[in-house]
Amino acid sequence: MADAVLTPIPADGPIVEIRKLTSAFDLPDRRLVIHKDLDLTVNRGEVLSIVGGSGSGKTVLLRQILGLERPAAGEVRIMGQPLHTLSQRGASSRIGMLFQHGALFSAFNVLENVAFPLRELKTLPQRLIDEAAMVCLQMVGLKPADAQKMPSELSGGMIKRAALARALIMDPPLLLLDEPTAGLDPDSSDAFVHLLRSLHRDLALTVIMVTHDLDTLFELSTRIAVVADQRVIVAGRPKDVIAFRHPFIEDFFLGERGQRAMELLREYPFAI
Ligand SMILES: Nc1ncnc2c1ncn2[C@@H]1O[C@H](COP(=O)(O)OP(=O)(O)OP(=O)(O)O)[C@@H](O)[C@H]1O
Repeated sequence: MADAVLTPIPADGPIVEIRKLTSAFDLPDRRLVIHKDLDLTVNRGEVLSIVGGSGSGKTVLLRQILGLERPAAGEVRIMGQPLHTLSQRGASSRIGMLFQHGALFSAFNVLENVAFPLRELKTLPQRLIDEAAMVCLQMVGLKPADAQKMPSELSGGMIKRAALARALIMDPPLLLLDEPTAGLDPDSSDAFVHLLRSLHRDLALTVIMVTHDLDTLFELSTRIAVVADQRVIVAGRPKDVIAFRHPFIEDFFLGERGQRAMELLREYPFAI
């Protein structure tokens, strides 16, 4: 099987290309179709946010990009290569994922959690792996003393940071974030958004994020894709997406939350 360790990552071209994707689950009594003929292209350096109603298939879409779900039809290409031809090792060197609740291993301390993907490669000595994990911890704003803590001893913000360090340890060009600020208090949420913004810039990352939070959405996104009616109905700059007529968009951006959305549009000139 082709492997990104052996197959160089191309320097240009889209990071993700999804063509005519169908996602479906076979339930005991019926087939549940989540996406039908969904198309999406994500370009290098973007922060693309995916929004959509509850159950519209945003997380399933992230899981498709990560290779955790198999398309019923259609294709997902990551940096030019069909996802199904990438080995697990190839995929993990290209994509880092921050799961909604961090998904840290509760029996491992922070350092062991962060080091886990690198240790799984079984190619580097433990000393180098630990050093790389310490660098990642520092990059996400955790202290050396936090390395020995267990996940149960961490605050919500620290869990997200440790999980982010784990997502970054393989130095992937693409980072997926599922509700990165969910469950954080406003100060921790602001600090985490600030961290994500610096890492996006400093590491030249491409980011795909699912979020319901308007502040996170407007502070980070260069483009927004809306999932509704089993496909991406519009993808574009925030002001273009808000102008697109669809019941979900009217409800999400122009309902009670609309005033805040408009304030944020004014506050973040890149979005206009
Ligand atoms: N493994 C699975 N088996 C069966 N159905 C599933 C599976 N995973 C997801 N689904 C269904 O797919 C649909 C989309 O789920 P998904 O988690 O992607 O929604 P979402 O847009 O992320 O929603 P939310 O905003 O509420 O988190 C839901 O109806 C969910 O129940």
